[in-house]
Amino acid sequence: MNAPNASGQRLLRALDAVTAERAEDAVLSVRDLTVRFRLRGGRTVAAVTGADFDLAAGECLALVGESGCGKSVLASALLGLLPGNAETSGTALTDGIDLLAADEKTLARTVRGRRVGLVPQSPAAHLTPVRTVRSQLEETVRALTATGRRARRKAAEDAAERAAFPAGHLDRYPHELSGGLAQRAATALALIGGARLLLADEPTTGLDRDLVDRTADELRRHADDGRALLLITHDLAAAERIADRVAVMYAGRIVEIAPAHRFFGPTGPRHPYARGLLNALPEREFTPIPGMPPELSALPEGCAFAPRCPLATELCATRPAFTAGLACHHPERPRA
Ligand SMILES: Nc1ncnc2c1ncn2[C@@H]1O[C@H](COP(=O)(O)OP(=O)(O)OP(=O)(O)O)[C@@H](O)[C@H]1O
Repeated sequence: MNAPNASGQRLLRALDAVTAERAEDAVLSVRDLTVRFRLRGGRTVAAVTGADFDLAAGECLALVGESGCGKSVLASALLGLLPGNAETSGTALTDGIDLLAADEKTLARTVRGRRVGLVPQSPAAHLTPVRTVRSQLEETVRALTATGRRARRKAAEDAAERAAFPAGHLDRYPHELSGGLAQRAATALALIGGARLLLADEPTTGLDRDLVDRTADELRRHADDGRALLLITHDLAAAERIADRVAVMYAGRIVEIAPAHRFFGPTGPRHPYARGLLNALPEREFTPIPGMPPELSALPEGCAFAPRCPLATELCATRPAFTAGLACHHPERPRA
């Protein structure tokens, strides 16, 4: 890519200033987050590479991308829940704690549930099948706060109410709940500790469209209440409904971060992969991106999207830096 001219450099400096301002009031500030899995035989899976983003209170950032691009691994890294063969580097700061460097005791006592709440991918699997919703909520209250029995009961009921879980269903077992109510029960568990950061990992998977919309709207409400929400999803319609910004991941890297109104609006995203994702939607052009993503254990030196990219040139044999929200040598011009 040509070096930016003077006005381009001014724009980049202005964007850097905005980023710095964001970093200061960020609930989560991620820099150069990298996760490698070591496999037998010395192979390495580059699951996440160099992720950089900030997330402010009241903001929803949707992390989107095809299956296997590293979204869930990124979320697991933030919760300290990676398996033993994972190696992480970089920083992920929330409330002065580096989630990547914190030991298990700190994560268990001060992070999970208290600073970071997880809305899981599969609420039915997340809930204990042999206990009622009320008893699971009360147990979580007990684990997070040293309150007496009555206060526990009240805190559990308050969390259920915040998650729009009906009080009349609190004494039910998970198998007696619909998919939507199981999702709300799991969200109530995530809200109990008053965490400022919510990670929602594919919270709408397996739900019908109505329920997707309702679940997404409820998550948005928690952001509007002042929480920072990282929504991990392959569901672009859910992202369009509630996100303020969209981060697109490809082969373990964030390739574009854009305001949602620009991403989904007439201007559109600038990275050819992000455009391809949108154009693949049935309600748009319904044209799939040709080819397949690369193996994360055998990534090319240059841009990982180049073999599938209609705009690729020899320049793309060199990896594009992530600058001003974009990693591409040939970003598409905004549509007029
Ligand atoms: N323990 C592990 N050892 C080796 N590779 C792993 C391990 N866990 C995950 N991976 C690999 O890391 C990559 C990223 O996986 P991840 O689950 O984050 O993708 P994703 O974008 O969340 O996909 P999906 O939308 O299907 O959930 C995949 O190639 C996966 O096979």
